[in-house]
Amino acid sequence: MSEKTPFEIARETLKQITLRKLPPTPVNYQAIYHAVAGLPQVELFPEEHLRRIAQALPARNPGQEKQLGLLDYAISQRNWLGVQNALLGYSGFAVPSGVPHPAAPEPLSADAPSMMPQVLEQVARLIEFAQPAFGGEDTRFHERMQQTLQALRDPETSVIRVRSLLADFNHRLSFAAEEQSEIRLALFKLLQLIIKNIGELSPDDAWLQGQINALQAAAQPPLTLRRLDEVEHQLKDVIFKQTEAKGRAIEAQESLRQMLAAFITRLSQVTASSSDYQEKMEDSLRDLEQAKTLEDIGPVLRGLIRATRDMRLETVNVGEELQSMRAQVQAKEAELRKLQAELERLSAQVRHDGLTGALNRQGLDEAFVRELSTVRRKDAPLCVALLDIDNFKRLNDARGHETGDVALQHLVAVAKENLRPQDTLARYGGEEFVILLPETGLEQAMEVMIRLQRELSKRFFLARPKQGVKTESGGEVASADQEKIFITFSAGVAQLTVDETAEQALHRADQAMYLAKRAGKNRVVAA
Ligand SMILES: Nc1nc2c(ncn2[C@@H]2O[C@H](COP(=O)(O)OP(=O)(O)OP(=O)(O)O)[C@@H](O)[C@H]2O)c(=O)[nH]1
Repeated sequence: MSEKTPFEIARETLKQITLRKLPPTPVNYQAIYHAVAGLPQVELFPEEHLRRIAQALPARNPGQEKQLGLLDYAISQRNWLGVQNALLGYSGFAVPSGVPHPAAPEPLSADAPSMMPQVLEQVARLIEFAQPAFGGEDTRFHERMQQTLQALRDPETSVIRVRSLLADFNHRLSFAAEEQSEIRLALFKLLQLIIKNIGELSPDDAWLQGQINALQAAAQPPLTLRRLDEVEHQLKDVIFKQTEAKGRAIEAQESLRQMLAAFITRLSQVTASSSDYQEKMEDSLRDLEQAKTLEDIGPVLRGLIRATRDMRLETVNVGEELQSMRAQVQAKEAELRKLQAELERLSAQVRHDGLTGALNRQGLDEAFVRELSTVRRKDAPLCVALLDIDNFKRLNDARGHETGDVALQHLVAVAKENLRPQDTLARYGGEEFVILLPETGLEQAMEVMIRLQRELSKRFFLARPKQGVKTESGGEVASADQEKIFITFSAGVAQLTVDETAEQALHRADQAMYLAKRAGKNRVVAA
């Protein structure tokens, strides 16, 4: 195993991809990553298996011959969609180009019945091989895939049924494949962006952190186009602004450095001239001691007076110069402080809350705009829920702030497990969270929130009581000094009306949440 850190492995991987001029596809990224990390290679595209299948297929007519050629080419290109199309074309089903449709397939050739079971088995195996390439997010697609596999392997299934299932599956597959290729494209763009900017990232942790956090958030499954798009958008923004601000900071630092260098030179000049002066004084003293007449003293005195005047002039000049330098240094320092503050502000633009990993306020604003425009375009409902943890202050006081933080993370973890990938979870304030539920009516949204409450009432986390404080929670004792903590929340849910703004809906949800608190907490109220 490599002793490199994950960050070093990722950086080396990106470097290798660039050096070897490989297309930065997920397949290449994974292969290089595994090689750099010293991990065993995982085969993403079962080329060998597919080749064996292709070789086993007979070419009984020119059409099949052509399709087998296409299949061969698609395998060499590692192109799933090409493989699917060639195979379906081969088995006698029309392969639509562009937008697919379950068109009526051409009749099977006369010898179809005899070769049907083998071909169907090959198709079934191909579908199975292809399965991992389509991820597990689309449950309906997977259900349909299982149904098709079952039918392909059932000798009782009629040809008509197989045809119709395959045509339907083909239709769905083309969408799934298209989505996968879009995901890959988005990943590719994201990688490009990182590669381009990685050299410019500051080693300063605060800068780097925001970007790495966003990437980590994006790398969490399920990988959706929406999430990737979000991260790409934000990273571009932050990187652009940081690079700009950083450029200015470097300039300011450079001029500060130059001024300090000039200052030191000047200081050594002063030291040198004062030691010259010192030497002249000593020489004059020696000459004075040896002087025997007034004539001998005259030149010594004149030399002394000249040296003293030069020294005074030098001191005045240096004093003035140093004063102006000090003013310049102070101005530069102020500029640097301003730039630093700006950089910190820009780092904070990453749209995830550092403690819980949920979206932060800014992330929520952007998600709201996006969801609103999507549901309005689709004429679908959108619900917003605002939830607030009950008695959070008491928990903080009894267990300490750190336990309060763990409670916030616990809530987010449970919520994420229970919400759909298309739902948005954001930390709205201290212990307040907002959930956006697209394509969900009020009744359903209420059910989602109540289900989340039930789930929380079953799940606990462990905490120690704060020393010297008698705890108020009714938790059970789990070990000598740890207790099980359960949290509850009160929530308000509002469904957006046709002409309502996000703020107005949030306000209604907030008022409903307030009513839930007033009515005794641990409940959900519809706005
Ligand atoms: N641990 C922790 N506490 C926080 C954080 N943000 C805010 N808080 C605390 O959350 C508490 C909120 O208290 P209140 O607004 O009185 O709400 P509450 O105690 O939950 O009361 P109810 O809402 O009426 O149930 C305050 O004590 C804040 O200091 C955080 O990030 N971590």
